Amino acid sequence: FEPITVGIAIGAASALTGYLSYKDLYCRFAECCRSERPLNASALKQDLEEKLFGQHLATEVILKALTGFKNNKNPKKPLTLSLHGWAGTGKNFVSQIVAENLHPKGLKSNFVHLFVSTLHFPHEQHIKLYQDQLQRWIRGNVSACAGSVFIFDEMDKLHPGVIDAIKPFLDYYEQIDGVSYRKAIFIFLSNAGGDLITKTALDFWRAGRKREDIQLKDLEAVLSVGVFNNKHSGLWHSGLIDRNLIDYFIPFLPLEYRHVKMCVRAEMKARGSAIDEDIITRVAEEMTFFPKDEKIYSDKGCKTVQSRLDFY
Ligand SMILES: Nc1ncnc2c1ncn2[C@@H]1O[C@H](COP(=O)(O)OP(=O)(O)OP(=O)(O)O)[C@@H](O)[C@H]1O
Repeated sequence: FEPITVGIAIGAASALTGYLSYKDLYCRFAECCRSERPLNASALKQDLEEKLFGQHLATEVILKALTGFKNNKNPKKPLTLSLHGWAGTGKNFVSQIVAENLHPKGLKSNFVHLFVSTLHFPHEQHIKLYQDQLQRWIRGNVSACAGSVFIFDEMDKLHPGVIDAIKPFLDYYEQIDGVSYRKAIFIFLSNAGGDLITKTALDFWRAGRKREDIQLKDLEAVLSVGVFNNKHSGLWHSGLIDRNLIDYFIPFLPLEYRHVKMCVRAEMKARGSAIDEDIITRVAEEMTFFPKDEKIYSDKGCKTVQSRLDFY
């Protein structure tokens, strides 16, 4: 070997390792966008199976959708998930789990953005302004981190039309003005369709069939049509549904008495309290259940469980 070539090679190698370790070091202290980092599917599976109660469909679909999307080096469009169900059934909770599995800081990450309709887009007369702001915000953030996650809560309270402003970003374009949106993830949360989901769950219950036998096909089509035709869904006559830009409609089933008890137990565990079955039963019995005759489903899901537990 020629001494000069060896010198150059060593110099280049040390510069490279120096750079890599500098980057690693930097990322230890500051949050780095690592869109290419593979998803730890078994960690996500474990999180969903251990923490999310009574939602076999959501668990299965979210796991499949995210693993497929993250394993694909060249997705043709961003991933869009639309989560539907009654209050307190776990939609925000799941979004938090998903966010944490994609970016370790979860909802606190600079790459995870939560919009709440009533907070961020409250006035009907400013729709045009919201559309502009939303487009600018998404463009800026996806340019900074391709794997950005955007969560839209309370979609059912969003004025129809606002969300259509992001339609171009969700479509199959390779790039728009030099930015590719294909690695981003959009999650919409909504109560719209909750009544349809409950009806299906109730039909199964009344027919003596198991909750776990409800399949996605029993609900997905009903849900997308129902949401499209519901003036108060945030997706009323939306181009997102029209153009098939929503990849998955994910139903959240209403929670039963046994699930509420599981939530109380989990909350006690999280607080480091001793598990007291008597208190668990008392908290669960304080919740109200519907329909009037059968009293099967909690009308607030697991919401308010935490505050009720404070009484004991
Ligand atoms: N299926 C569930 N499994 C475990 N915990 C749950 C579940 N559903 C709700 N919880 C608990 O109840 C809390 C409130 O639920 P969450 O905010 O996810 O409801 P939501 O479906 O988003 O309701 P809303 O439509 O009113 O926003 C969660 O933080 C979680 O602790």
